[in-house]
Amino acid sequence: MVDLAYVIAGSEATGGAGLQADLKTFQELGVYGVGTITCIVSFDPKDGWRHRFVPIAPDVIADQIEAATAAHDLDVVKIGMLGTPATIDVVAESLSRQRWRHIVLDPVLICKGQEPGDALDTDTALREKVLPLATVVTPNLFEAQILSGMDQITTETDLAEAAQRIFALGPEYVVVKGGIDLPGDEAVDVLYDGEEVTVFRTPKIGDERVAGAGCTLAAAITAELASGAGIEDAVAFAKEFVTAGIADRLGCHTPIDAVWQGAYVQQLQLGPGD
Ligand SMILES: Nc1ncnc2c1ncn2[C@@H]1O[C@H](COP(=O)(O)OP(=O)(O)O)[C@@H](O)[C@H]1O
Ligand SMILES: Cc1ncc(COP(=O)(O)O)c(C=O)c1O
Repeated sequence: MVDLAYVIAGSEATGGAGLQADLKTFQELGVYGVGTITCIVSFDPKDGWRHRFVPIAPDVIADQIEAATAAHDLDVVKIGMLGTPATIDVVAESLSRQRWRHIVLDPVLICKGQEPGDALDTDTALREKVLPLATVVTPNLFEAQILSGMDQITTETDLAEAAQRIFALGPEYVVVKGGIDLPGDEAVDVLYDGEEVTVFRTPKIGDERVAGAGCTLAAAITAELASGAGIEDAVAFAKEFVTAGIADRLGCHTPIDAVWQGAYVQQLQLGPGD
């Protein structure tokens, strides 16, 4: 019997990030993916690839969640971009209707192109209504600064401190991603479980961000948890999976390349040296 994983996230029209990246990751990792769309992001090629953001009506989101959870016994869910306080309300309410084995929250706080006021409202609602429900939350450096209230995060010690501060907001585990923005030659992430800090590191590949890296990492954690892995193993594996996809990224006409979720399994099939 195949394991199932559920994702509630935004659609990203170029295919690089969002629900598209999540479902590709689930498929690569052998879990059956089910997805609910919260918003549609279509970058505008006529205007410097600016974000265009359209939220889905809350009742349509509720309908999708109703259909997905009635059709399947889902118990592991990834939450990606929600985008507005109204969306956060409906998702938090729908999540509270059943027990979840794991809720993986990628706290995509705002979409560029939204008003700063929207960002603040979204931040507050996410922090109050979804963060305390999460098994694991995976902020990048910017999101970790906002959630932890720290002015800057520039060292591994800062990453660990941010993880500890965010842990105090209610999730069971926190993964803070240093990614490309943390100074140094390595892409460093830390996991905090309330007692210990575990550090995951790889050499940085290139010096630009790659679309879908955060989505793919959180989706791979979700797929591994759905298959029965523990958190530390799931994070360690997800880091390997996303690193392979970053190394073998897809060049696009967009300003940044996109993660290739098929890279990890392709390399396994080809074997070393092929
Ligand atoms: N250029 C890179 N080389 C290697 N790993 C990277 C690179 N950029 C990001 N990562 C890793 O990819 C994952 C996603 O991180 P990040 O890109 O910071 O997230 P987000 O997409 O949410 O901003 C993390 O494990 C991070 O360390
Ligand atoms: C719908 C959606 N979700 C999530 C993200 C975050 O993507 P990433 O994994 O590149 O951080 C984006 C970024 O454009 C997006 O448009």
